[in-house]
Amino acid sequence: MFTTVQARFLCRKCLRQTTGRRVQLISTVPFRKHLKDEAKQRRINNGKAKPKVPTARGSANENWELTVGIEVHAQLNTTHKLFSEAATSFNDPPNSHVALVDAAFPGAQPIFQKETLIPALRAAIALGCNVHRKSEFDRKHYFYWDQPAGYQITQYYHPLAKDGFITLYDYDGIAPEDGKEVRVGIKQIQMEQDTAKTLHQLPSTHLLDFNRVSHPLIEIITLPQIHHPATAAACVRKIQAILNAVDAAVLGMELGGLRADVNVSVRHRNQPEGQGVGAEYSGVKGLGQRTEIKNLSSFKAVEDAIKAERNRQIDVLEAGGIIEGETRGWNLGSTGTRKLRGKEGEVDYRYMPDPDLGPVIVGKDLVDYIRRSLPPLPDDHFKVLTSSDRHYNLAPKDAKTLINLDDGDRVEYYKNVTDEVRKGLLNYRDGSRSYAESDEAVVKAGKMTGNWVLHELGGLLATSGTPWEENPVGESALASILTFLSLKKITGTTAKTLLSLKFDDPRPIPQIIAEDDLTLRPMSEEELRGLANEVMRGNERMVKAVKEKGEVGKVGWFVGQMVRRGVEGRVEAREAERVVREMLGVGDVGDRK
Ligand SMILES: Nc1ncnc2c1ncn2[C@@H]1O[C@H](COP(=O)(O)OP(=O)(O)OP(=O)(O)O)[C@@H](O)[C@H]1O
Ligand SMILES: [Mg+2]
Ligand SMILES: [Mg+2]
Repeated sequence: MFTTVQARFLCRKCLRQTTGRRVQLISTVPFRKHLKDEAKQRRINNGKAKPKVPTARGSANENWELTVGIEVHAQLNTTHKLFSEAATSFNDPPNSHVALVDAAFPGAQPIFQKETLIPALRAAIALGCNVHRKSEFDRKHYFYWDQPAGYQITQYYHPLAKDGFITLYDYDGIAPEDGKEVRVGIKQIQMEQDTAKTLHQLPSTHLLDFNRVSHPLIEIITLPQIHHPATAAACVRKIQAILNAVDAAVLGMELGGLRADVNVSVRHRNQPEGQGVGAEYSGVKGLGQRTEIKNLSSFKAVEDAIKAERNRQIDVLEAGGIIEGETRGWNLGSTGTRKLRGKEGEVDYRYMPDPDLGPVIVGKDLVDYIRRSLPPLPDDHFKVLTSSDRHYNLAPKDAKTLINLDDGDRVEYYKNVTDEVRKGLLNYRDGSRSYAESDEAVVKAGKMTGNWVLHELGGLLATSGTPWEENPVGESALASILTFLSLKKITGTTAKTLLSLKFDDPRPIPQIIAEDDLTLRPMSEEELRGLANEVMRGNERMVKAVKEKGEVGKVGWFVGQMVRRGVEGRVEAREAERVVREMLGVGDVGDRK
């Protein structure tokens, strides 16, 4: 059984995967740490000026072109580790899932777990890569306490997949300078093992959790084709969304399931293409010397670290210095990157093919099957939600928000509710009254539902502290409320009341409406005018403001008063507005902007 707090931090897919095993959020969860760090930083900043990451400094930055290439490490959504049958885990008690080979016991042999290939292939195909028929594992040697074998098994000489791309659109949050879209090449995707998790116990103790050792990862390496910090953050965000959509990696950055290294260089714009000091990278020429900032664990950290490093490099170059190829670090809330190790400290990884592991051979039929069965990607969702052909007609901003919420569950809920409302309207018959596709209520069903799912329901969930997983308003309950509203059988106020009632009233919506007598009995013209008159009489100054000064915006205030004073469920806002406008001589409801 999960507690509310636990459930809130676990996506549904992940819950599914860990069913039957106890999942516990202990104090070492990266997300918690992240929140604690942020809170600490806020306390430090309290009263003091916020340490700001220096932003572009006008003309100085305009002379320099920034270039960024990103390495994303994503934990694959598998039940077993890469080379052992030990279970992958998310916050199980430390060191409870460790096979001998994971702990590098002498003589223990790695056995490639074939199932781990499937999510890796899904990711590679979703990112437009060519999957190699044959790939191989190599040893990358370095010594660090989180790496028990003294080397990491990765794919260096023959990676799983190559030559993909990701397209980032303006709605993904790229920098305005990038226009409507940018395409970023993906050099390669390789499979590799994760390291142990270090749990710091200050001042001097490091505890190691080997549960993470050999959790299957993919490393996604982009080409150096990103030129703005916001676009880099958008790129990582979109990679996360794509991996999530195809179930390849379901734990996002906030849960430590995705980490990014960013490589940053700058080049003076006067310097001719092809004459950069940094080595050419995979056919991209004219680059400045790069530095690498390792292990970033939030989108904001990606953006801020790049800005800070860009500014540092420009300062060094403008002061006549040179940029050293080095590895740097970034702490949450800091203002600058810090050097971790320079060129002289760079490790010679002594890559060599792993003699214990055979090649991975992937058949074309498997690739074709995965390609055919891939679920829709975030861009497909976006197109469907914003187009009028599929009836949803959502504004790009609302579509994006729905897609990004609750691990994709909110957008599914939204679509099902909209489909049901539309069906309810199109099947409705009452004497001669029926609805066609072109009727206003049907056309607006998608937008209206979007508004209710995001704002009305979203607002109630937020104020009551209810996580999405415990949303008490089922799809058909909301669809029923919105169908009654569209049919004008209840008012907007009644619809809101019904929605909040559903938080603890098990009765079906039609039953609540019938038993609580909530059906709209529209007021007659005479009753409406009488009510409007009553409101106007006590508020001469407001009447003057509209009539004489033309402050049409105040019409809404009159409508609000009428709804409040009228018998609950009897005043239709739209009708009330029509009457107020007529009486005050300020045009039709249709004139509203
Ligand atoms: N001059 C440059 N400016 C900005 N980015 C660069 C530049 N040169 C290379 N890059 C980026 O650096 C990254 C290099 O990643 P890659 O995994 O190939 O090597 P690495 O960083 O040397 O190895 P490791 O995996 O051990 O960190 C790529 O994302 C690439 O686009
Ligand atoms: Mg790399
Ligand atoms: Mg790197």
